[in-house]
Amino acid sequence: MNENLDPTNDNFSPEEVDVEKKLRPLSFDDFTGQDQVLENLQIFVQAANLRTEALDHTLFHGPPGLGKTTLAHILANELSVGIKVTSGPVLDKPGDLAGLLTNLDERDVLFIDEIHRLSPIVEEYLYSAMEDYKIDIMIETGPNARTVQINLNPFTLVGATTRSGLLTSPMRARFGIQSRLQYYKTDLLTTIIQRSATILDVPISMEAAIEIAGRSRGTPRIANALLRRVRDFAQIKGNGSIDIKIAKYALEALNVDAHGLDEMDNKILSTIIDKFKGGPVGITTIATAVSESPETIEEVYEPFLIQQGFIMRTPRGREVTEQAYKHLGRIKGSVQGGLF
Ligand SMILES: Nc1ncnc2c1ncn2[C@@H]1O[C@H](COP(=O)(O)OP(=O)(O)OP(=O)(O)O)[C@@H](O)[C@H]1O
Ligand SMILES: [Mg+2]
Repeated sequence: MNENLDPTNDNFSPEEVDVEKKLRPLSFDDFTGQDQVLENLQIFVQAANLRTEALDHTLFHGPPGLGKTTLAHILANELSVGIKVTSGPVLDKPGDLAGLLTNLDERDVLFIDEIHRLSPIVEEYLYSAMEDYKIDIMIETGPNARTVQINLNPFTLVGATTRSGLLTSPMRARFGIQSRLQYYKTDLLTTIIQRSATILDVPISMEAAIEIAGRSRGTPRIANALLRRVRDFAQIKGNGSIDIKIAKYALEALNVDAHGLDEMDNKILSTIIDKFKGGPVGITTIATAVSESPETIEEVYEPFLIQQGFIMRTPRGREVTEQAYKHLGRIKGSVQGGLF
């Protein structure tokens, strides 16, 4: 798959980042899908607003591009509070965290992306902040060094992670609300594409929206990225509006897989077929064969492959389905390129 469409690729150009912002839903009403998650959040937010209390600390987990960052901002909007944004790898000293925490107004949201990547010291420091809204800070150095305790305004920590398996259990236990985001069905992605097309002011036919949606790997970020690329084709090669013909032509030219599978998805499937006769094979073995960590395979890639019916989990490991053979144009039982 084209690397600009890779959900794990952060190298968006400034123009793309701008468009991303425009397309990002700002309220619960704007947000499509994840009904169960949304219904619950709406109740918790209403209750917190009613009591004018800070919302409980909230954790969003799930694969890239499904709306975790979007929901963090929506929460702040719906609570009518401010939001400060940071991420696990950036916060490397407790001092940085202290600076952020002491600047939070009452009920504000502190959003920490990639929260599984906090250093252990920073994480520990966060515990008392989350639990009692208190932190210890060190003042002066040398022989006069001492710590003083500071009270913080009640706040909501919103954490996001694609790798919830890497969160420590004390960290996880401090989140009163935990939501897992799921891949989006084609009809929901179709709605999202239609909404985005309206914002981008490009006419799109229903059929074309469905076609793009079906190739978006269940992921709104990919759906929006494909829509923007197809729009380019429509403007240069067509008359500016997106119909099924130009959509198919563009998706073909972009080399987008019929199911929206990306390179790693396809590599996982072909590896199981070619090297392990279709399985069953253990996740660690697959991971080694494709040079990826078992956790990433399990949390980022596998859920989509299972949801789409390409892989099955069996007690003896992972097995590919008939559909995977068909997708890759292989015939079950034949050896192909597997003589390594
Ligand atoms: N439910 C939705 N409805 C409409 N658009 C959505 C929805 N979810 C996500 N998007 C769009 O997809 C883009 C990616 O979403 P977001 O940045 O929230 O994903 P994420 O889960 O934080 O991903 P990552 O794990 O890579 O940080 C957003 O810019 C937004 O425009
Ligand atoms: Mg994000």
